[in-house]
Amino acid sequence: MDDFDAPRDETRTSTDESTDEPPSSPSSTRSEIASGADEPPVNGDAQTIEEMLLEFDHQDGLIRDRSLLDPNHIVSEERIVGRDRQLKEVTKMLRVALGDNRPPNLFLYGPSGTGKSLITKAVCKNISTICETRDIRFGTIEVNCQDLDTLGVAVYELASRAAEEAGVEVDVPKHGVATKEKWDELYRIVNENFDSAVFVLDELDMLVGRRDKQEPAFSRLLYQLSRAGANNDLTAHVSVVAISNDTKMMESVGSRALSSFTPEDVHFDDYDANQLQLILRRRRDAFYDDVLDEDVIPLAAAFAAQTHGDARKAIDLIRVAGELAEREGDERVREGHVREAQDKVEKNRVLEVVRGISTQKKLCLYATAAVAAETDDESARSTTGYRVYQFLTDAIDAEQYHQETYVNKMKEMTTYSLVDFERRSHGPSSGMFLEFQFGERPETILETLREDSRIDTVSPDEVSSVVKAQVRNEN
Ligand SMILES: Nc1ncnc2c1ncn2[C@@H]1O[C@H](COP(=O)(O)OP(=O)(O)OP(=O)(O)O)[C@@H](O)[C@H]1O
Repeated sequence: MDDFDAPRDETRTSTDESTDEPPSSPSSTRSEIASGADEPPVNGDAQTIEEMLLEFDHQDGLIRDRSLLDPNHIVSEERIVGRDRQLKEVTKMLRVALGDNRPPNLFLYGPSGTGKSLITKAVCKNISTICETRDIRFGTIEVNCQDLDTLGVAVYELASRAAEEAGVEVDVPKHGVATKEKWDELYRIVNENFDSAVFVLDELDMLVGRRDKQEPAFSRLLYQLSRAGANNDLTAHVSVVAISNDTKMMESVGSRALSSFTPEDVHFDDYDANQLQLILRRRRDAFYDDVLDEDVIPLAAAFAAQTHGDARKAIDLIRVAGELAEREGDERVREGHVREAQDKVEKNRVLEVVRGISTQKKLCLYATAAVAAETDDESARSTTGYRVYQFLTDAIDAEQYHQETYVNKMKEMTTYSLVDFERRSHGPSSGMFLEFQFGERPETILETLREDSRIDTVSPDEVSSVVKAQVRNEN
């Protein structure tokens, strides 16, 4: 190993020396207890908690800089790969903030983990640095809309992010006041503290809001924010960057919002395995030198490319592989750790999604994944999936939806990037169906869903034979 050898060897020595037992060492504590007349004999091999903690403390690590493996960390420009066009476009549009003009609004769209947030944050960070030298008060007000359920909550979140960026307090309560008051507070904070500000609304399509409203909450938010600039509620120069995985999000934006928001579109496409390898290679210094086996990066990149070229997944894979190797006390990160990590990362992602969905949605997903698991190209037709869904609901005596509702439930699942669909037809004279493609291995989805005790009562073999019969019928 390189120049990092020294400190790591030093730690090793100090661990070894600890067995020389200074009076207060954990071992002496243990022997003192063991020699106590009334105490039961202590297992000679057992370690005290303190010993185990100290051992962990001194254990050689493999990861040198965890921040490079943190998805929220804004990496420096030299580490950004394959996004020259998007960097140029976003920079060109937002640099207007450096002068005395309002930058245009932007809509950044593409699959998850393709660099939308990274590019936005990197450009805003650079603008902010230049603005400091020019005495322009520039702010980046960023919210992730994933967990915001109503417009009121979203506006409060924007106000508190603006306050945080400006280093001031929010002067309105989170609950129990009208949304109008939260808007006014947001305007006050922005107007008093910034000359120019960019609102970054990440995963905006997730801000659906109350179902009783005709227009989704994200559409109302875009309308109000872009109107506020035009009618002087916001005196600072404000631009809105809307980010979404859903390429069709703008179709659900109402016409009045669309006419005031009018964004410039920037598309982000999937990475291929080579780009993912490059992204990982430019972060290999996250690990100590020479601790990554040669095939670790290509394998992690290949796994991530298999789903949809998601850089977050590629980075997660090498981080989890490194952590597994560290936990096992291995001196290197090996191919086997990446395979183990792949299993873990996939399960976590699926778990995250399925944890929050209703039993009915789980049944729809289970039926469809069971079909995909039996087909060569891991796809499932909605017609076949529905028949398996009917079998499942009968088997556990659950309410049974019509096929149209089953299809709608599955379509809703596309927002989590777990599944995608295409409209297909059996032929010119027969009906249409949807073909579902999974973003993760269908087997992982099935395994995770079986953790639900109701679903687990149905035998997987039985489901598999029903699916086989249905797939045979469809051909
Ligand atoms: N071109 C790239 N070069 C280097 N790292 C990248 C690149 N694209 C993405 N990453 C890294 O991948 C991770 C995910 O990226 P980012 O959050 O920008 O994706 P995203 O498209 O915004 O995803 P989501 O839609 O899920 O929010 C981050 O750690 C980011 O640093």
